[in-house]
Amino acid sequence: MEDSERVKILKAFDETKFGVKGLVDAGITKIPHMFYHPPDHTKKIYSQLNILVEYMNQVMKLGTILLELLSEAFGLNPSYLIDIGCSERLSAFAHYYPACSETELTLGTIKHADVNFISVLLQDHIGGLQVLHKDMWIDVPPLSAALIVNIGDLLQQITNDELKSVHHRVPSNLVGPRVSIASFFGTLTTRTSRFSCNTFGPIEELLCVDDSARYKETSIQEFIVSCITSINSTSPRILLLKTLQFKVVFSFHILEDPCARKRVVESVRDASETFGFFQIVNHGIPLSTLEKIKDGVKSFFEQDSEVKKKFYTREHRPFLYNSNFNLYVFIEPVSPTRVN
Ligand SMILES: O=C(O)CCC(=O)C(=O)O
Ligand SMILES: [Fe+2]
Repeated sequence: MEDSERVKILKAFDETKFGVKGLVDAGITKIPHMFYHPPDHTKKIYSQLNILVEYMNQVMKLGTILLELLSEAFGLNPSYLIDIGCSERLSAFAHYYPACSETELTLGTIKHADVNFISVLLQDHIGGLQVLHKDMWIDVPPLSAALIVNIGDLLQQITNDELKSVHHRVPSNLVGPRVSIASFFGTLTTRTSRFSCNTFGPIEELLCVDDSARYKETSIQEFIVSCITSINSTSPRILLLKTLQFKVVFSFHILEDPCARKRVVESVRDASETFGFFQIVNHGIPLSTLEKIKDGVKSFFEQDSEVKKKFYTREHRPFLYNSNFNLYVFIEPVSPTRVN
């Protein structure tokens, strides 16, 4: 009922001077519309948010281990990447891709590389993520209970191109809806950041006479600005579409064993150098948590638009809802801070 309509009815009721008792005496058996209390949808949203927070806490633990393994992969102290701020900030995007009947006209997510250190991505059983490898778009097959780890532009920069950030995209699909949750590890861009004065350039320990720094030192703000200034090129670099069943399978239980850990570190480095991404299973996040978060995201998007509207904004908020983050600009993050 419109608010103005409701006020009119309430007024008429008030003017009868009978009160609620008068209505009961008149024999009403149902609560009149004018007394309906709007349902509290925010409760549902907060329970969906709690699920997200629970998931992100677990992703934070996983990311910490991955950053340790990646530090070790370069012979650095295991806490090196964490100590320079790579896990200071964990943010997440939950995506909902409706089924699309005109797949040739649009993309779900355009080609991009993530502007951060690493991302942990959960895609549902529908799949659809593709990564660019040697000018070929490769399907990343949905593996039940697996998480995908992407190397981001900042990790490419600080490893002086030893690791490659991976370009990826999600074509639109006849089948849907598809949901995915991408969690990004980075540093805060605010002044409250412990690392706000830090700049990120190639790690000195990784440089040698034959390999000088390919990037200049940049603050996190400069890095982000430079990444969003280049316009997405539409030139198709796609030669072939093929599927590559590529995964690093490891169990965190075995990381206690130094030999097994060394093998895992080697395969993480190998995958990160060659492909810029890998899938992991046995990552320690229970299947039930993965199912809960996918269901939570789906039910968030599928609830009433009026409820979601309250969270719709393009401003920075701890929790917000909107359409494509790049709705107005087609961006293609590159690494423009390169010096050569
Ligand atoms: O939905 C996906 O699988 C990819 C999402 C993504 O690449 C991103 O959020 O950066
Ligand atoms: Fe991405």
